[in-house]
Amino acid sequence: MSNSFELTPVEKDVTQLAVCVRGGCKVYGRGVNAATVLKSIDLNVPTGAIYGLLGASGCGKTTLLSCIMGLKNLSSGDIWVLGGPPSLKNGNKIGYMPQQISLCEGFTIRESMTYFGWLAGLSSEKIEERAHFLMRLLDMPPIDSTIGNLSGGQQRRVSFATALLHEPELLILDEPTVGLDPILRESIWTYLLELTTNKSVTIILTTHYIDEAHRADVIGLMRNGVIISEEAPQQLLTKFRVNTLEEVFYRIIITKTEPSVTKRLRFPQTARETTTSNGPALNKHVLKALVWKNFLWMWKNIITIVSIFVLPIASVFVFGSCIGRSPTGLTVAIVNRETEVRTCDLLACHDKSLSCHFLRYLDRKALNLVYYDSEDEAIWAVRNGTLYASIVIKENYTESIEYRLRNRDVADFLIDQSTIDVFCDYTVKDIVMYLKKYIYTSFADFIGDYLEACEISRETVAVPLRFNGPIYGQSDPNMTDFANPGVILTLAFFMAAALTAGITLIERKEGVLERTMVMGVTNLEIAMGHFVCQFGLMLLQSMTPLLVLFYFFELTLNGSVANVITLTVFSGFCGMCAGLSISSNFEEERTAAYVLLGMFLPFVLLTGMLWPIEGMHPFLRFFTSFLPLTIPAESMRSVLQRGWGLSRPTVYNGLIVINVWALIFLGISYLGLKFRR
Ligand SMILES: Nc1ncnc2c1ncn2[C@@H]1O[C@H](COP(=O)(O)OP(=O)(O)OP(=O)(O)O)[C@@H](O)[C@H]1O
Repeated sequence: MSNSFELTPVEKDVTQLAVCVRGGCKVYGRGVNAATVLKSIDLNVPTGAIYGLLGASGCGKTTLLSCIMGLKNLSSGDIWVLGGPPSLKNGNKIGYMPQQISLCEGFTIRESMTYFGWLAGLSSEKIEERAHFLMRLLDMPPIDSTIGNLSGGQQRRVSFATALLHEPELLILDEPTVGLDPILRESIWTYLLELTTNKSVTIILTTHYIDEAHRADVIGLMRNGVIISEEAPQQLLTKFRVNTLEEVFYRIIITKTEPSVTKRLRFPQTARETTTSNGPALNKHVLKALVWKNFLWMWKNIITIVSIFVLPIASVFVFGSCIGRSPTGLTVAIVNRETEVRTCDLLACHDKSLSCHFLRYLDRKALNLVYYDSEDEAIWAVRNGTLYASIVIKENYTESIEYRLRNRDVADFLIDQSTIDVFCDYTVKDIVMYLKKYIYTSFADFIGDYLEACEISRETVAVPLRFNGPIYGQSDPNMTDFANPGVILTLAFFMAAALTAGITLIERKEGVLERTMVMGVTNLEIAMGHFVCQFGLMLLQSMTPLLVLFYFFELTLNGSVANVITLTVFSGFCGMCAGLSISSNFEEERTAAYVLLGMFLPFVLLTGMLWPIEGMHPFLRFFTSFLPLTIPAESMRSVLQRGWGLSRPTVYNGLIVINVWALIFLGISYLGLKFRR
């Protein structure tokens, strides 16, 4: 045991300490929820020393370590780490072992080591060499074992080895020996002492095993967010006139005996400014490690990834099969008082049973005709909910319609006799609309054919209005073509958002994100790593619904495929940014899922996917045009149906809106990440 370290007097140059904190305060939350966890902390960690941070559970040790590593910012006060302000750019110099395992559980030890080794800039050979050395030292299981299958103690050893892998200058170990057997604890302590003695590594560790704290060079005793004493173990024993550190701990932490408090010192501002690190914004070996790790993670979670991939295809199949098709097999009651004849062949002029022919036209495909003897029975069947409509034809139908067609002056009685009565259940609007249209067009066809059989132009009885061929779209527009642009963009957006939010939240929850950041990886690099991997996946995710719609549901496409793909891909990209902003601002996967679900329905309703925005309340109409997918959906409709290109404002406005939203989401992510620290 080496207790040769004299605590550096606080007045001494702070740059001679490996870590130094002055007046460090950390407040979590705001307003009434604010909780001050660190209260004007002063900490001095001499270079090459083992600093044992002791304190009751919840006194703020982990928070202090996070601030030292730059994972969290102090609310006020100063920190000095390895000659500069705490910066995640110190990553290569710091090795961190968190309390949790914080490794990808699906990875093998070798894969995990490769990832963290590459992050630190080590070559694959060096990683292999270090991994084997540490495996022997820590008596670890075989290198190709999956981390998730190891015992708790084995996992902690892997976690410890990961922190040591790149031979850092400063080791920060949060309860490194928890759950390890005494022999292993002993070998770890021997190695830590060797590191400080031979390699001048500085070690800060927290522990609840007071018996092992006596091997530290300095013990910092922490109570309620304050370091109340910093002494070498022997000095503590002398000062308190006790024989064991347990007694010291008991007196200071439990009975709250006040020791002398260290003086405060402010850092010279200039020193802080001059040491700010200026590494490249995107580091090649870091990006390689991140992209490799993300692809490996996806491969290991292939079922999740496939389900995310299959989901949009399934959604499009369900949508295409359920929405927009004409109803078939509608049952309608028929009361034909004119004739009981139910089969009639060719329609001829002066036919004696025109009602039979009309019913033949009705019977073509959509309607299932059920004959009733009385009008009351037929209407009762509609009232009963058994049928959608009943059609009643009067006794003298043929005679009266003939007369009505050929004469101008027609008595009311004949008008009534020649009019077919329809009684409908109006509950289901679309069915009624469809029935009305179907009965109307069947009648128009029937009467037109009849007139032509009598060599009279069918136009004579038509409403004198001519709807010419469509300028855009189809003469018989359908709901599918109307809704598809919104469906394509919404699917691309939400699937990408769910994928990005899901993967990044899992990464954070496993603790891998925090550990990655301690290795000096920037938010930008992390975002780029995800972007590269998920962009490919997002492309597939967005393209497959398009292919399904084109090949199985004959999606109308009058414009350029490239423009359709561009709009879809940008919508997916915007979704990725939205996913990132959700995962940056919410901790829990559950909350992220609620947020996404909460966004989904308003998006579907407000983008004009199901109902034209022209039919919305004027305020909503104004508001909805600012949403990410409303204008892009209109752009997509214009490309698909009008065949417009990117030179049209309606089309390029969609691209502008979607990209502005992507930037907004990125801004929200940035603020979320900044605020979290
Ligand atoms: N993100 C956070 N938001 C709000 N409060 C937090 C947050 N993180 C920690 N705290 C609170 O800060 C206090 C100190 O937590 P910290 O994890 O630093 O304690 P600790 O001394 O490391 O405890 P232990 O020895 O049990 O690990 C606790 O009361 C904890 O609930």
